[in-house]
Amino acid sequence: MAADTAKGTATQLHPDVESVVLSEEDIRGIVTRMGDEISRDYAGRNPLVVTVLRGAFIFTADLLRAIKVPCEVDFMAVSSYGNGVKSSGVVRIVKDLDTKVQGRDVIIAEDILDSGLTLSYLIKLLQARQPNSIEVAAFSVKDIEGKQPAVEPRYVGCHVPDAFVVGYGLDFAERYRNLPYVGILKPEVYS
Ligand SMILES: O=P(O)(O)OC[C@H]1O[C@H](OP(=O)(O)OP(=O)(O)O)[C@H](O)[C@@H]1O
Ligand code: HPA
Repeated sequence: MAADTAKGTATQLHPDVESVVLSEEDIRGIVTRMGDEISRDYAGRNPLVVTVLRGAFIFTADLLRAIKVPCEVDFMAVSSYGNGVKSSGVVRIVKDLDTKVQGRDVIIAEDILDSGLTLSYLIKLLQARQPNSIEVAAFSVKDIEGKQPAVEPRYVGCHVPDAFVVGYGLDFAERYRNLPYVGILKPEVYS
């Protein structure tokens, strides 16, 4: 089955993927819109885009090219999921920023907001470094019934269903990050 037939270039669906949530074309539209919103809001400000590795690296690479105002980027690596599909409940900093955050307009770029644990932790951590402002650009937010997200991102790309999704940077056990679309992983792959 094809994951994306836009422009007639069909991408083969990975056999471990149950269904496609966002095609390559959907993703392009989402990131362009987010870039436009950020460009409008940050005109004349030179924001520092903080990427949360590893998952957000592909989203950030696209987002930066969609931002039309001067901006900088730095990388932080944190981990909360270990190798599984459930948050460990503990966020670990694996790599800190090299850039000083004090006085900067920070935009945290995240691939997915699920439990919100990672973003809540990061916002607190970066807030303590006294930025001028701090906002979140989340490519995707997982809709969990009966649960309000712990963090309200200023920029939201899309909402994804309450299932384990992979692709466009999102992994399971470090696999599937390279899929150009976002899809739901077949439960038998991780159970
Ligand atoms: O809202 P939460 O429940 O905290 O989940 C979101 C976080 O989980 C994933 O990271 P992970 O810890 O798997 O590391 P990775 O980015 O290296 O894949 C994802 O990339 C987000 O950073
Ligand atoms: O659904 C997900 N997929 C991949 N990584 C994740 N981290 C939190 N939720 C997810």
